[in-house]
Amino acid sequence: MSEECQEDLAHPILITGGGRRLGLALIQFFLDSGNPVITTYRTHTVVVEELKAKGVHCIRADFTSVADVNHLIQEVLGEYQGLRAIIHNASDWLSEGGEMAPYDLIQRMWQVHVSTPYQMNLALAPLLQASAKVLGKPTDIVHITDYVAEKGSDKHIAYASSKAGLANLSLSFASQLAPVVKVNSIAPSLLMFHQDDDEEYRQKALNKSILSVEPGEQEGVAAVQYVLNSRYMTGRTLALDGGRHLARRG
Ligand SMILES: NC(=O)C1=CN([C@@H]2O[C@H](COP(=O)(O)OP(=O)(O)OC[C@H]3O[C@@H](n4cnc5c(N)ncnc54)[C@H](OP(=O)(O)O)[C@@H]3O)[C@@H](O)[C@H]2O)C=CC1
Ligand SMILES: Nc1nc2c(c(=O)[nH]1)N=C([C@H](O)[C@@H](O)CO)CN2
Repeated sequence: MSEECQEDLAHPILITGGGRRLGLALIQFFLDSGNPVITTYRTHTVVVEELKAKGVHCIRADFTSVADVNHLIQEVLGEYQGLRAIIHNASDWLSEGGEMAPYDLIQRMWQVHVSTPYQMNLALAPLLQASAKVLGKPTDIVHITDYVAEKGSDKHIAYASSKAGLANLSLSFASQLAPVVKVNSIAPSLLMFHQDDDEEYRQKALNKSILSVEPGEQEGVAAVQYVLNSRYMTGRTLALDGGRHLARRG
């Protein structure tokens, strides 16, 4: 095992929402890199059992539950002395127009995308600071936001507002934790479709950017890798949007 890898052995990477898609791809990348991984899941699936079998510390937590979030934080504080990084990936992509009342929808969006990352950052910052001291380099907080944090959304208004709140956390925590901990956002526009997305929806989404491709979850993995390897980026957003900001509205 390389010296770098041995250094990271006592410094796990905490990824929220690791049960599928980007979160799961991030876990696999860090496991392949020799990093110990902690993850959270809301839904118990066979994937969670497979992750446990690979040695991933899987903690069940629904971020709409105060008790679950408190338990998550206490379990990490109780079992670890350091953290190499926290990657806030967990997200609930809910739109207006469903059965949920507006008050409940905006509460839920802010609980999942802002309140939980905020509480976790405050409580777990000492572990990130401890690992930075041992490793002799900054540790990281990464907030996975969304292109719509800057632009708003027609059908996901509450979701977009909460992702803007999440992006703002990067500014405050970057300032507060520098130079020992870097804090950045990664803002995808489109990473991957859902299996049930029909052709019309897919084409409409692809046409929103000028590169017009579905990059896949590895685009997100590569972005996280860049941010963690950077020695000179904090309080910033890495946009993964295919040039959507340059698209001409038809
Ligand atoms: N996919 C894309 O094209 C884009 C993605 N993004 C962002 O990238 C990130 C990853 O996207 P993607 O992989 O598609 O995300 P998914 O929606 O597929 O998965 C998100 C994860 O968050 C977890 N989660 C959802 N609600 C809660 C909750 N209440 N409490 C705890 N965990 C919860 C889910 O847990 P479980 O499965 O256990 O229920 C799931 O594993 C997200 O932050 C997303 O907003 C931004 C723009 C585009
Ligand atoms: N938590 C999630 N957030 C988002 C998702 C998703 O699947 N889960 N998907 C998108 C889409 O890519 C959208 O941007 C275009 O289809 C946005 N956020």
